[in-house]
Amino acid sequence: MVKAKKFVLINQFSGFPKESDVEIQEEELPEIKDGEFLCESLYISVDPYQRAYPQKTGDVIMGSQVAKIIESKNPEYPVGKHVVGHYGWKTHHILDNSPSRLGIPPKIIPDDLGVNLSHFLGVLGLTGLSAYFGFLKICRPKAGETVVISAAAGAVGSIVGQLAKNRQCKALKESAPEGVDIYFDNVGGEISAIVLKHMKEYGRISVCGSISSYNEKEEIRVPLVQRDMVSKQLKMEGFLIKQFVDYFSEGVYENARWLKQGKLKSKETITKGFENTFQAFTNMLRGKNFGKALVEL
Ligand SMILES: NC(=O)C1=CN([C@@H]2O[C@H](COP(=O)(O)OP(=O)(O)OC[C@H]3O[C@@H](n4cnc5c(N)ncnc54)[C@H](OP(=O)(O)O)[C@@H]3O)[C@@H](O)[C@H]2O)C=CC1
Ligand SMILES: CCCCCC(=O)/C=C/[C@@H]1[C@@H](C/C=C\CCCC(=O)O)[C@@H](O)C[C@H]1O
Repeated sequence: MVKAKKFVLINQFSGFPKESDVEIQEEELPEIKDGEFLCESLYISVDPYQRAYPQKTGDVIMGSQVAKIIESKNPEYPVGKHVVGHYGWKTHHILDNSPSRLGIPPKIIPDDLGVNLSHFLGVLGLTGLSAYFGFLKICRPKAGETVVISAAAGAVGSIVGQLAKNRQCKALKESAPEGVDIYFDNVGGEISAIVLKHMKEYGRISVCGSISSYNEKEEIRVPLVQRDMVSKQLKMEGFLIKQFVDYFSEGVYENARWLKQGKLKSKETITKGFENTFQAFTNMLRGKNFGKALVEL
């Protein structure tokens, strides 16, 4: 019998998340049935959406993990293989091949890729894929263009910056005097309104997130952006990474190829110990991470 530990939301977050909003609970897992497998989390992802997206009190905090299969009654998921899934902050999971909330079943990580397992929550996971699709497919960068990225040192932003340089773009963290062709927006609010003022005609804006608003209790008021949008004929497109789910393997393959060629570098801020997951989460919200914020169990 395995005892799983899990982080459960016991109070709705209000303002900056507090330790008293969550609780570590234990759950005795039943024996696995035919078609199921038991896996042990090795890495857990802490992400801004865990603050932004409404979650129900009593639920396990949502999130992705890389886990090792330790028992199996499903030949497609043999013992010893690793999977990446989206099943919440929990040390052990009993899973089968049903899809997670992202609409995909647990994905076996190939043994022969020669990259760290943790990368499947970062550069080869949802954040790296958000950079790949949100920048390359939405912004369609061309050599010589000026790119501005907000939250540029974070998980998504740090990959976008490297992809921009690989495309011979000029990647900047702040607004550029000569004007901006592409704005990759992770932050929203006032900073974004300022960047919009510096956009060139026909500029493109990929809206990935708006972290400046996630911990705010009051609705945020920002300057009018429509004048710039119209007068400079800008294109602004928001996305959720699940939109690209049918093309994930392309993004993983390309990011892995660039990683091996040294054209992409993966930065990770790793916190050790499941019990410290909430701390890792709030550290990330405070901007203490460089690259992807993760927990190693
Ligand atoms: N659309 C999608 O499918 C996805 C969207 N996202 C979004 O992408 C963005 C970046 O996520 P991710 O790369 O995982 O996270 P990061 O690794 O960038 O971590 C969050 C960073 O945001 C910055 N930050 C925190 N609070 C504020 C604030 N009030 N104002 C400005 N900056 C702040 C901090 O960096 P610092 O303060 O040091 O600049 C912090 O390090 C988020 O908005 C997230 O919601 C992420 C994944 C998928
Ligand atoms: C609701 C605020 C989302 C902010 C953008 C963001 O960080 C997205 C991250 C996605 C995350 C989205 C989670 C909930 C979205 C609601 C739609 C749904 O799926 O029911 C998840 O899709 C993986 C992250 O990359």
